[in-house]
Amino acid sequence: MEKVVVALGGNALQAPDSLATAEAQLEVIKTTTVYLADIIEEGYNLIVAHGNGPQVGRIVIQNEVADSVTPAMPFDVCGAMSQGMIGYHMQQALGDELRSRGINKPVATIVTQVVVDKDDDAFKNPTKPIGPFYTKEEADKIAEEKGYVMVEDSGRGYRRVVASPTPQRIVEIETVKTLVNNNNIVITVGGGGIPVIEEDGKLSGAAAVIDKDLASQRLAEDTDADILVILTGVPRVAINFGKPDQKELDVVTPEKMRQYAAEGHFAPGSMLPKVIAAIEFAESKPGRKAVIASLDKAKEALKGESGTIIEA
Ligand SMILES: Nc1ncnc2c1ncn2[C@@H]1O[C@H](COP(=O)(O)OP(=O)(O)O)[C@@H](O)[C@H]1O
Ligand SMILES: NC(=O)OP(=O)(O)O
Repeated sequence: MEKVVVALGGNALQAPDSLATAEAQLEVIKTTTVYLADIIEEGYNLIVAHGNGPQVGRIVIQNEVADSVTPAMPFDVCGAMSQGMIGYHMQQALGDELRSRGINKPVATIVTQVVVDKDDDAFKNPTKPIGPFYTKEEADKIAEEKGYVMVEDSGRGYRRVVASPTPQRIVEIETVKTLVNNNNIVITVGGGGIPVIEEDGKLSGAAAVIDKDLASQRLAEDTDADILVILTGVPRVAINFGKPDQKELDVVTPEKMRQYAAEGHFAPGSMLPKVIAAIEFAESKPGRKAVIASLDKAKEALKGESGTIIEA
């Protein structure tokens, strides 16, 4: 049975800003889990990873606003809350979907810590957008009042950005492997994992958000997966993206993809980490491949009928 790590992006998890209710998010996740159930029904051994940018940003705001009533939780704890919240909805929705298809597989979320380097340069240069979108005026006001770094995010508005250090080690990896090898569907490295710093054999939480695509690559390598599938909002990766001569890519070698990346075809905050994760996974061992595809074409992407395939 081929082992597949699926990394879910924002459109698989969240409703628009105007509909950031629990009910609306559960509806989006219910749709997502239909696609995941299709993959399981095809006979793949599935491991699920996901992002958390919008969700962790909102949890931080909720804690800030309530601080006068009850103490705000620190950033790393908010990351853990986001894993629990998304994992809960996915467990419920995917569990229901599998049962309705007569598939007997337990679904479990692992609260996952991921070790990062305390000296990672990313701590000095925040890049990961979190939380809701703001107008320029709102963003300037927040930056002034709270000292947050606010940046324009892909033409969609302004967002807070936080540090995004490189994932080094998944702390709970042995638990993940044991569950995966015993017929469980595991949801792990949610939001890229809760970033923790290791000193003198002890772990402590860091105020950051790890990129879920890079954490998924680590997860796919550590679990000896055959395929890393990165699901996002576009059917294929393109060169000259958004230009009149845009060209979608179907099958590309890691070397060619590196060349395109060096030529600047992939936006740093969005497509570039996916492409890097895909290249590094495809190069990590002969026979491994990565696919970047849209959520609604997940099953077709695994059959090589959709998405951009990166393989040596
Ligand atoms: N070269 C490219 N090819 C395809 N999409 C690109 C490219 N560069 C930037 N993008 C944008 O990146 C988006 C995916 O990044 P993002 O929305 O951050 O991912 P996620 O689904 O993980 O939240 C696509 O929907 C597309 O708008
Ligand atoms: N942690 C993370 O990569 O989240 P997003 O995919 O929501 O940006």
